[in-house]
Amino acid sequence: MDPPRPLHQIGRHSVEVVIVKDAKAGGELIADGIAGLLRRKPDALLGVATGSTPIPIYDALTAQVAAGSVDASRARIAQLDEYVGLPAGHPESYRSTVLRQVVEPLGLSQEAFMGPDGSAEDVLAACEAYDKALAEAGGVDLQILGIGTDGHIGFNEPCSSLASRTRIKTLTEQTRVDNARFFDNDIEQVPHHVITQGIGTILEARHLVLLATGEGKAEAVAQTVEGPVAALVPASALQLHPHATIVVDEAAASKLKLADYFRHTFANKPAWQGI
Ligand SMILES: N[C@@H]1[C@@H](O)[C@H](O)[C@@H](COP(=O)(O)O)O[C@@H]1O
Repeated sequence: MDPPRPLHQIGRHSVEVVIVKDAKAGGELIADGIAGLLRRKPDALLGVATGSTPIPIYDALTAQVAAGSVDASRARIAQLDEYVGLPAGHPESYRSTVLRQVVEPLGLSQEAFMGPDGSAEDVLAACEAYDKALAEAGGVDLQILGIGTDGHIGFNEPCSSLASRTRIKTLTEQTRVDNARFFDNDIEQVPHHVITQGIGTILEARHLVLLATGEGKAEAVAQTVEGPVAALVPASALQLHPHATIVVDEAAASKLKLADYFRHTFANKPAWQGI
C-alpha cells in the first residue's frame, strides 16, 4: 500500500536530529535511508565522506547489498574532499580511501566514481573542474558528512564562506593533529593543503546526512544544531538546507538542550517516511 500522502513531511525544512544508541545503529539507519533512495533512483549520486565516523554506514550498506536487499550496481559515488600533494595512489589519499571503503565493497567500478584531483599541477583548475563535473552529473542526491571537532564539514575549516565553492584550503593545526593517526601518528606527514567541496557546493546536494559519534563531537554538534548559523561553525550551514538529517549517538548528543524534543519527534514520525 502506498504511504498516506503527508500533510507535511515531518522533519523536512528543519534540521532533523536523530539520536541513536551507538555508531552501529547510526550506520544502519543511514544505510536504510540510502537503500530507500537507491530503490527510488538506482543511479543516485552518493556523496561520501572519509574519516572513522562513516565506516559503520558503508559496512551496513555493503551488508545490505550482500544480502540482496538492495541493488547498488548502478549507484554513483562522489568524493567530498582530498589532500593536496600526496602522490597518486597514496593509501591515505581520500581517493584511495573511498575506493577501498565504498567503491570496491559495493562492487562498483572506478567509472562509477568521481573525485577532485589532488595531485593536479593546476589545483585551482582541478577545483573548478570538480564543481562543474558534479553539476554535470546531475548533482549529489545524498551527501554523507562527518564533522570535525571544530565543526568543519569536508575540509571547510572555521570561517569558510557559507557560499564557498570547491577550492583549496589550508588545514588548521587541530585538524592535522586529529588526522595524524592516519599517517603513522606523524603530523609532519599530514599535508597542509586540501581540496574540499565548498559549503555552497555541499548545500546543493538534495539531502545532507551528517553522522557524529562520541563525546569529542558533542560540543560541535550542539553548536551546529542549536547555535547560530555562523561561518565559525561550518556545519551550522546545515540549518540553511531544506532536508538535513543529523544522526548522533548518545555521547555526541550529550550537549543538546533539545535532546528530549528530538527523541519525541523522531519516535512519533511515520516509519515509512524514513530519514
Ligand atoms: N575531511 C574529513 C571530514 O570529512 C571528516 O568529517 C573529519 C572527521 O573525521 P572522523 O570521522 O574520523 O572524526 O575528518 C576529516 O577532516
